[in-house]
Amino acid sequence: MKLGRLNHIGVATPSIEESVRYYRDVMGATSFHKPFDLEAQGVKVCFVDTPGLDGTKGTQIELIEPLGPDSPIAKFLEKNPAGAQHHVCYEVEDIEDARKWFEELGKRILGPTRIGAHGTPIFFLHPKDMMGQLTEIMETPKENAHWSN
Ligand SMILES: CC[C@@H](C(=O)O)C(=O)SCCNC(=O)CCNC(=O)[C@H](O)C(C)(C)COP(=O)(O)OP(=O)(O)OC[C@H]1O[C@@H](n2cnc3c(N)ncnc32)[C@H](O)[C@@H]1OP(=O)(O)O
Ligand SMILES: [Co+2]
Repeated sequence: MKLGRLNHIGVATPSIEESVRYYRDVMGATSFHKPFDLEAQGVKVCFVDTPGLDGTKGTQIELIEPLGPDSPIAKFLEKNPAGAQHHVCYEVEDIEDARKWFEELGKRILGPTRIGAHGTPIFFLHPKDMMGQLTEIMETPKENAHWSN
């Protein structure tokens, strides 16, 4: 498997509205995507662009707020009530190859491969197997993606 671009850093927050104010007023961010609910993942999502200032493609902050008490980030926010960095997400060319790679390394994969917030397949790896970081692996968007939900 070949590691690709850092696609986003997931930041858990009790309030997307408050976090948007922080990224705008403190961090100087100027590009915010419209927040949306991703019921299947139990979170409300808002992307903040962190573009390359030399015109290159940058990465994103993915603000995630729990949709309810069963959200996968609810327990994390109980431990970090003000919010905190939650996961890192890297792109790969082929999600199935990547899944096999991590399985062969004996890493714990958290649940099935599913469709993430960018509309491409994703899966998660347990933070205890990944140097303390909850790691999301995401297939790079392709024009002729064969995957369907
Ligand atoms: C927006 C959609 C999508 C996208 O397209 O980008 C997303 O990003 S969705 C993001 C939310 N979804 C997920 O996180 C799914 C995967 N997560 C899980 O399966 C679980 O949350 C978990 C990682 C297995 C944690 O399980 P949980 O039961 O909630 O917590 P525990 O407290 O039992 O955790 C066990 C252990 O791991 C430590 N931990 C938990 N979360 C993290 C974290 N984010 N980063 C680092 N470490 C984490 C936790 O502290 C426990 O450690 P000990 O206390 O030492 O036992
Ligand atoms: Co994510």
